[in-house]
Amino acid sequence: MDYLKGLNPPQREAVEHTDGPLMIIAGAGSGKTRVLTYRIAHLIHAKGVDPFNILSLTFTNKAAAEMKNRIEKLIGLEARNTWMGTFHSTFAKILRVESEKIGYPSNFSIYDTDDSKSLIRSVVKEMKLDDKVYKPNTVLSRISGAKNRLISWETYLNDPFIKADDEAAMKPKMGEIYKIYQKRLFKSGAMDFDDLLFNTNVLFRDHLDILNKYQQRFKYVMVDEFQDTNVSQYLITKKLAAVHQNICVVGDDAQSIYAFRGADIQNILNFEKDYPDLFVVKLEQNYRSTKNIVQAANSIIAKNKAQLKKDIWTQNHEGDQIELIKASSDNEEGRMVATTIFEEKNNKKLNNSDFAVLYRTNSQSRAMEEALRKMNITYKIVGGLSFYQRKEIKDLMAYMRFVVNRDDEEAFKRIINYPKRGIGDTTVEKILVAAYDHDIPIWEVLTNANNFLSGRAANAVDDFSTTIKSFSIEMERKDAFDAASSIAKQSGLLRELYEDKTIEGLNRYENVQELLNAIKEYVDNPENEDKSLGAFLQEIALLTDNDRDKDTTDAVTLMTIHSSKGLEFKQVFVVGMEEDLFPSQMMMQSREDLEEERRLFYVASTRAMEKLYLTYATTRYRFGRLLNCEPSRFLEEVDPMCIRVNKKLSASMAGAFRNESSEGRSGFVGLQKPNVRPMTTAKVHTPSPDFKPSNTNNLAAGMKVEHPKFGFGSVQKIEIEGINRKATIQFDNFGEKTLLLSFAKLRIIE
Ligand SMILES: Nc1ncnc2c1ncn2[C@@H]1O[C@H](COP(=O)(O)OP(=O)(O)OP(=O)(O)O)[C@@H](O)[C@H]1O
Ligand SMILES: [Mg+2]
Repeated sequence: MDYLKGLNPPQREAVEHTDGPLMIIAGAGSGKTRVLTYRIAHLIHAKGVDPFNILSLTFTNKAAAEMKNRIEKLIGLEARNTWMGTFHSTFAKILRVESEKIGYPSNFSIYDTDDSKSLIRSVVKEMKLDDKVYKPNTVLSRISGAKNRLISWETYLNDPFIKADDEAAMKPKMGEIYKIYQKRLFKSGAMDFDDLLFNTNVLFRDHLDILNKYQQRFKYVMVDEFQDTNVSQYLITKKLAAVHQNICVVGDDAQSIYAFRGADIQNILNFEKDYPDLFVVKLEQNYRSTKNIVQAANSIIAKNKAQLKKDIWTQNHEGDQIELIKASSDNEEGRMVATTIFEEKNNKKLNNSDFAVLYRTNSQSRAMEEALRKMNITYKIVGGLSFYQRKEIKDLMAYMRFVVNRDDEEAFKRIINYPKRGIGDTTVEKILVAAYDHDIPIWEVLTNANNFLSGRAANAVDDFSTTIKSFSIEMERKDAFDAASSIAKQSGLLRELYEDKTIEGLNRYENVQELLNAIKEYVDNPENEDKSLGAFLQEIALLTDNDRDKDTTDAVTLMTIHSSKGLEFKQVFVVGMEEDLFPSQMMMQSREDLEEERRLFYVASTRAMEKLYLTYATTRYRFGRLLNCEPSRFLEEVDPMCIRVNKKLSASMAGAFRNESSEGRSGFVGLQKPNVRPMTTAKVHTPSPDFKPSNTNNLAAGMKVEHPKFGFGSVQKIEIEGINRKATIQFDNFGEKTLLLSFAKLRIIE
C-alpha cells in the first residue's frame, strides 16, 4: 500500500482507524483534508468497502470536486462512485427520492435566494405590512436562522422568547410571515436552501425506515471543515451515524468563521459527549507553509482566549519573511500588488494561478481588479461577481447611463421601477410599445406620458422623468462625483440599500459607496482633464470591456477570506490591513466578534505556502471622502521576528506614482473614529489623554515608554537598525513584547 507512505504517523493512524467515531482536530495546513482523502482511498482499496457506502461532506462544491480528483489519482476510477458533495447538494439528492414521504412532489423546485425574497415580498404585501419594516432580506435571514436551528414556524409562533425578541425589534409579525411563507412554499412544491437541511431532519425524524435505509447505505460518514457546521447539519450526521458510529469529522476550531450564519463551534465540544468511544487525533505538523508563515500564524491565533491548545510546527524551510507593504491609497495598494505579482512571476517563473489576493469585504476587489487589468494580468473572482457585474453597481451605473443618454433602453428598463415607484410591468410594456409604434425615443414617450398612459401610471412616469431631468441639469453643472452622489441619493437607491441591515445588504451598500469612491478618485486625479460623468462612464466601459475572451485557466484568484477556506496558494496577499476594515468595524460589538475576526486573519495567513504579504493603505476613500487609515491592530500582533517592511516597493512606488500620492488632494478630512470600541483584553490600557506617539529614532534601552494598548513599560533592547528596527519592551501589565518600531506607536516618557 504505497499511498500510506505519503502520511506521517498520526495521519496514518487516522487513516487506518476506519471503524468507530474519530475526530481530527488540527491546525491549518496539517493535512486534515489529505487524511480524509486517503482515508476514503484506504476504505475502498484496503478494506474493500463499496464506494457507494461512503459519504463525505465538504464545505464547497469545489472542495468536493478536488477531493474526488485526488482520490482518483490514488486508486483510479472506482473513486467516482463515492458520495461526495456539500450538505445541500447531497441531501437535495436524497430528498429528490424521498420527498413524497413528507408531502412534497419528487420534482420539487429549489428556490434560490432571489426566489425566496420575491416570495417574501408578496407575502408581506398580501399581509398589508410595511415592506420598509419587513424587508425581504431581513425576514429571510431571520427565517433562515430559525431553520438552521431547526425551529419550525409552529415552534417559532409559540416560543415566548422569540416573540419577545421580535417585539423588541418592532417586528411582531415575523412568525406569521414565516408561517405563510412556509405554506406558500409547500403549496408551490418548493423548498428554499435551508429547507433542504430542515426537511432532511424532518424526514429522518418521522420516517425511521428511511433513516434506516440511509444508515445502511452510508456505512462511513466523513465531514470536512466540521467547525463550521450548524445545528441542522450536525444532527443529520449524528442520525446517519447513530447505528454504526463510523463517523469521522475533521476541523480546526481556530478556523471557525461562520458563527454569524449559525455555525456552532460547540459542535466540536459536543462531539466528545455524543460519542464516548471517540478516538481523537491531533495533527500538529504543517506541510503547507514555510517556518516564517507558520510562526506568524501561531502568533496571531495565540491572542485568542477561546481555543483548543495546539502547537503547530513545520519542517519546511525558513522561507522569506512576511512582507509588509504600505501604500498611500487603495489604488496604490492595488498597483503595488499587481506590480509585485508581475515581478515575482518573472523572477520565480510562477503562474498567475500561484497567486491569491484576499480581502475582508467584497467592495475591496474594485481597486485590485483595476490595477490587475491595467497590467494585463488575468484574474478571476471566486465565489462572487466581478465588481462591475454586481447588481447594485449595475443599477447605479444604469441611472448614470440613462442620465447621460436618455435613449438607453436597457438602462431604462433597469431603473424605471427601481427603487419601487409604482410603475408596473404593464406600464413599462406600454412605454416600450409606444416608442416602437411611433418610432420615437423612449424619452419622448416619458416626457409626454399623458398621451400614452392614463391616470396614476402617467403621474408616476411624469415624476420619474422630472427626476431624471433634474439629474441632467446637475450633471451639466457638477463634476462626476457630485452628480453621481446626488443620483445615488435622490433616486432613493442609497436609502434602499442603507435600510437593509443584513450582511448582504451591508455588502451592497459598501459596494455602492465604493463606486462613489472610485468616481471621487477619478475626479481628484489631475491626469483626468474631463471630469464629467460621461467621461467617467466611458473610462469604465473601456476598462470592463477587456473581460471578453479572457482565458481564465491561468488566473490570479481574488476572493474574500471567507471563500478561501481550505485552499492554498504559493503567494498570498492579504490586503486592506487597516483598523475598521480588518478587523471590520461592522463586526465589532464584542470580544467574541473580535476573536472571530482574528480567526479570519488566521485563515487568511495560513493559505500561503511560500510567501505572505500584508498590505495596507494610509488613506482610503470612504463615503466619498479621503480618510486617514490606521494600520490594523492585527499587524502588531504578528510576531515581529517573521515580518519585514518592503522598503524597495515603498520607495520606488512612491516615486513612480508621485502624481497620485495623497499630497495635494483636496477634501482631506481626519479619521472618523467608530463609536463602538471592542475590548481587546479585559484589562486594556487606556492611553493618557495627551498620548501622542513620539519619534522613536533615538529610542534606546532603559527608556520608559507608553503604548496605547499595553500601557507603561521599559525598553530592554533594540535590535536591527533601519526599517526593521525592533524594540523589546517589558510592560508592567502585559509582560515582554517585541515590537516593530516602524509601526508601533510609543510615547517616550523619559
Ligand atoms: N504527510 C504529508 N506529506 C506531504 N505533504 C503533505 C502531508 N500532509 C499534508 N500535506 C500537504 O500539505 C498541504 C496541506 O494539507 P491539507 O490541505 O490537507 O491541510 P488541511 O489541514 O486540510 O488545511 P486547512 O486547515 O487549511 O483546510 C497540502 O498540499 C497537502 O498535500
Ligand atoms: Mg482542509
